[in-house]
Amino acid sequence: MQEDPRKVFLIGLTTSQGNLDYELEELANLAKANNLEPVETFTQKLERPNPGTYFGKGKVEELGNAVKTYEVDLIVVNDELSPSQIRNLEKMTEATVVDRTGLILEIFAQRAQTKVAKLQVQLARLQYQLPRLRTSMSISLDQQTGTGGAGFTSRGSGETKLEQSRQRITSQMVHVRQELTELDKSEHTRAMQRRNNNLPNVALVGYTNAGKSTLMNRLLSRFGIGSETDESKQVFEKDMLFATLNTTVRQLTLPDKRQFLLSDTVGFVSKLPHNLVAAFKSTLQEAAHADLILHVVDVSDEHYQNMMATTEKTLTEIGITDKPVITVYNKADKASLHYPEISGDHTITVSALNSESQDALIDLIVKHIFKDSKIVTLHISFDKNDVVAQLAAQHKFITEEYDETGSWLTVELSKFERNLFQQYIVNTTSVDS
Ligand SMILES: Nc1nc2c(ncn2[C@@H]2O[C@H](COP(=O)(O)OP(=O)(O)OP(=O)(O)O)[C@@H](O)[C@H]2O)c(=O)[nH]1
Ligand SMILES: [Mg+2]
Repeated sequence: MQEDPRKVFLIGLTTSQGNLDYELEELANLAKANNLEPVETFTQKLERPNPGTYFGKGKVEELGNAVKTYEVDLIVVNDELSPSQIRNLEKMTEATVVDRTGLILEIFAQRAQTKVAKLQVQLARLQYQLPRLRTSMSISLDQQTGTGGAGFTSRGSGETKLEQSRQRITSQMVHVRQELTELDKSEHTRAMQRRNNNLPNVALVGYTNAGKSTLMNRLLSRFGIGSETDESKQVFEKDMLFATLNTTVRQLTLPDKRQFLLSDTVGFVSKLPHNLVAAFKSTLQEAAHADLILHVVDVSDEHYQNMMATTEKTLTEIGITDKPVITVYNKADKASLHYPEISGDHTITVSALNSESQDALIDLIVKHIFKDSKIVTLHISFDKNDVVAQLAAQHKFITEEYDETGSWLTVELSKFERNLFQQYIVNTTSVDS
């Protein structure tokens, strides 16, 4: 059973660059995801954080007084703090201080299900903890299994144990990295095999809770192959932050037999910790190799434009800059917008739950990934029946005729396939789509 939420303060700086309202709302959601209940918010207008104490002196005193009055013993900070800022703030307010990075790392730690995700989170946490052993953020190393949230309760390690702890963390980091490298190798092999299939690769990306996994599941239940339409093969979807922490790739087959791969992956949030982005780099590789990105947006959220900017920024950070993107405005049902609605080649408004929306999205995807398709006529002699079988497995023939010299087939082929079957092609016409 879940305990009662613990009361916390949120604190943040108003700068000319940031958008504090949005960031604080996001921070409140991150706190709630950690079973914390924000009771009061403190903000200060400062261009840069005070290097020693984050807030200025007067504001820190005010905060310290409020800690006593409200009997709150945990303060959540909207930015990543230096170890000394955390220490000073803790000393001056007599409360435990958690920064945004620490909070996000905790949520990831609680959500991680697969072995790879657990190791990735563990690595990011260890990297984060190493310089922070003298703050409350240092979680008892015995709890450092990467399985559950440690919950910001334990005080920092004593001075005498400090060096010991440092060494343990360092050696754990080495160990986790080794394990990840091993697992990465086998995943890399699988990814290469998938790429060798030469099916187009489409990746769902976007802010956390936008509906990526829901879209994946709805498309899978209609176009998945064989057992992939089974519920057991569905990915986890839920109304919570960071429901998905791993990457899933599935093959979809359309009624005309054309196929492509669809991947679902971890969602984004502002100021996603660098350690975490680095640790999840291999998870995000699938998007890096995509032929087409579907940027899923929860258009029913009043901050959806900020969320889009956050996603775009994160994509740039992980080096995904020059891919074709379709923006999928999702949850149109909740936003009372008309759906499905396509505007131009790169924008569609949908409800993931609605089958017309799914069809419209599929049409738009097809338009992008098969855009270099052409209708060709092939002539294949009878001793090459395996080639006919190979084509038949992935295509619906537009016409097929047989005479004493072999088969005459007209079929729509991608550029890659036209190269592959070049020797059989007798005639090519372009397709308008
Ligand atoms: N009303 C409505 N709800 C939706 C729609 N699409 C998704 N949802 C709900 O939104 C919540 C989040 O959906 P997910 O698919 O888990 O979101 P996600 O983008 O995979 O989130 P993360 O894995 O956390 O990044 C779930 O409760 C879904 O049922 C939609 O089109 N309309
Ligand atoms: Mg998801």
